[in-house]
Amino acid sequence: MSLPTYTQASHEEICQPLPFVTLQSVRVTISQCCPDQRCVWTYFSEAHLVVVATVHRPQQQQQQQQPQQQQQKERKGRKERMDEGFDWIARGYGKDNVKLLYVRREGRVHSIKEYEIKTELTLNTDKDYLTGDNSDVIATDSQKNTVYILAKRHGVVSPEDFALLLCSHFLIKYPQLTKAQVHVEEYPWQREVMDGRAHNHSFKFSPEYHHTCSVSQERDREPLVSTGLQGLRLLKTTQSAFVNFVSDEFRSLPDMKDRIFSTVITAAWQYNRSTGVDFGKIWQLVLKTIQDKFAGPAEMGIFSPSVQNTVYLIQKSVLMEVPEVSQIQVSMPNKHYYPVDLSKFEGMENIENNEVFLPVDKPSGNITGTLGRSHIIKAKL
Ligand SMILES: O=c1[nH]c(=O)c2[nH]c(=O)[nH]c2[nH]1
Repeated sequence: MSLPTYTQASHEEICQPLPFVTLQSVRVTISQCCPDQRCVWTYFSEAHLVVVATVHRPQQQQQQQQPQQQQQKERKGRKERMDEGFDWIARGYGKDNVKLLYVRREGRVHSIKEYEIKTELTLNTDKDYLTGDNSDVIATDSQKNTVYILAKRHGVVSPEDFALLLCSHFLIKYPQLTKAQVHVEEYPWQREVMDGRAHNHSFKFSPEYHHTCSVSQERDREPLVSTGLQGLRLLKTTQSAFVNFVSDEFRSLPDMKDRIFSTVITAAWQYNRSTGVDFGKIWQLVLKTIQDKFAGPAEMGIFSPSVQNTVYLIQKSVLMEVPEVSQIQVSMPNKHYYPVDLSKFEGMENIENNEVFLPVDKPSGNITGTLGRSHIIKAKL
């Protein structure tokens, strides 16, 4: 089978003789590859596979010898450093804030994705740091160029799919890498609606909240994908209380049976796999869960006895509804709105005030938690 490098083709067209390559698990190693073992596949989308490299076996054998020599050098270098009294805790280098707008044009209907991307690579050598030998360094400028070239070649579907594509590309193309990490911040563009109709090519910036994602992949390991939702500011005027907390000489806050509840939510969750996951759909589901557990039904809302309880209800619901999520962190600063004390003003001594509030930006409470699945946590103990 003769395959060009960097070809986009359908599963049926190229991998017909490989029954084990399914669209659910298409990240295959060289040994699992086509019968002549010449190509490496990576996941692109539900409908497509992408050849990210064409590898000939002799090259592969050469590459296997290289790491052994390299490892010996590494060990020697490490021993020298240890003798000097220090060692690396972490190292890596890459490009920050790589800005990308991708326009998908399907006839007259266009879609956009705007991202700010950070790449970080870790080499199996530290000779660049120690001696200034750059021979294994993939310049941060080349990392930036890779973002644009892969976007053009393979398109951009979601932050997670694009970050996974970049990580696997870096690891397959450069054998000197031990780890690739990609972080993506999505700009929140929404399609314009004109007279009730979705516009073909006009968008409005909706900065209420945004999507983030990080993929970290070590050589010969599954990529670790985590996704985030940031900046969702919410406020409700009732159905929130905070009572029966510790009462001692440090307490000045009264019991509040009916208070304003406002927060700026950050959520971050990790996936237990990286293929066959509809990342966009899950992101929308987490957003809806947060809104449901904070606001509740339109007429009556949902009662919150504390921010802590609301954090937990959101996390529990996501873990129950999305089996692909292994753990979720939610942070909810408590943006305080205190009733202004009007009783000191003449004639207002006995007037109840549940209308005029002082928004207090700082300090704010900070309530956070990470909830995981107990069988995984137990297994790690
Ligand atoms: O929901 C709350 N949890 C707290 O722990 C706390 N502490 C506080 O002063 N107000 C609140 N509200």
